[in-house]
Amino acid sequence: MAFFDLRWQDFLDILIVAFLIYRVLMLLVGTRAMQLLRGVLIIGFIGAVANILELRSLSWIIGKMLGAFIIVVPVLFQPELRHMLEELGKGHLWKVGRNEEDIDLRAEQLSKALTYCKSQRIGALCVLQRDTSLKEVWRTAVMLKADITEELLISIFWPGTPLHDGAVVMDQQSIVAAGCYLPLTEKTDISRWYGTRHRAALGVTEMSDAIALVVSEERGEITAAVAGHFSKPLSEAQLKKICNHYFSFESKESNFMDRLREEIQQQWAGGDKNV
Ligand SMILES: Nc1ncnc2c1ncn2[C@@H]1O[C@H](COP(=O)(O)OP(=O)(O)OP(=O)(O)O)[C@@H](O)[C@H]1O
Repeated sequence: MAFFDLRWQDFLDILIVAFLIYRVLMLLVGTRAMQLLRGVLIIGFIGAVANILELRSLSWIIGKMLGAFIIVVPVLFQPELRHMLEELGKGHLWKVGRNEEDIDLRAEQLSKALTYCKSQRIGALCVLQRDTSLKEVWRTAVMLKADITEELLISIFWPGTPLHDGAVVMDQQSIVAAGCYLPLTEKTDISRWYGTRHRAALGVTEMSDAIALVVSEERGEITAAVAGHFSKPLSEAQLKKICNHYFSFESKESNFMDRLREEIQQQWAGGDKNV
């Protein structure tokens, strides 16, 4: 078919299909199904090469294998498919913006965890990564890439556990790493009451645009550090507001293409290893 034979309906068709692929990929990013996609792409690539080289038996086997995926995929990925259908039912597949429920949930989990640490006088330091990558900080720490939950954060900071020393670094989607060693501030004009936890919080916000939330074990208060400066002790409502603001902030890191690229790099690097 020549290019000029294309009807306006064909353009509409292509646009709709591209949009559907984009939304489905968006739902898949960060799930187990991405590993399957990697497998299918590798098999498809081998199949294409076999076709070009006219390796008939190999292309026949690969053709059959890809056909079998139609039956295998719904069985293996029943939970993911159910989630996708639920999202479709809630209308999230059509929304171009991010999921507000997720943003609220993460903000609530983080603020609840820090409030609990405060009430129990458990020292904690959470660094909320923004556009400046903190790879240098977390690459030598313990990688987690875990969902942001109150229980996990409390367990990390619980005194005596292997990860309680050091900082937690998170991004808008997950707890990236724990037990991170941060650079200390060089400032000399800060209160002598501030020990190394607070100095580390100032240090990381001087070298990046991150936000650091500190729970003081001695004073039982929560403060936020931004650009090398501390806030006054935060109330629960103020803490929630900061968390909400952070998770709803449209940073470069939350950009879908960046997330997809990161996911693909991770998949090709062999899973959850340090990059
Ligand atoms: N460079 C660092 N990076 C990350 N965390 C650090 C660093 N240095 C110290 N910490 C954390 O701070 C803890 C020590 O806190 P310290 O009592 O010295 O600080 P502080 O500012 O007085 O805090 P608090 O008010 O909670 O006592 C360490 O156990 C460790 O968890």
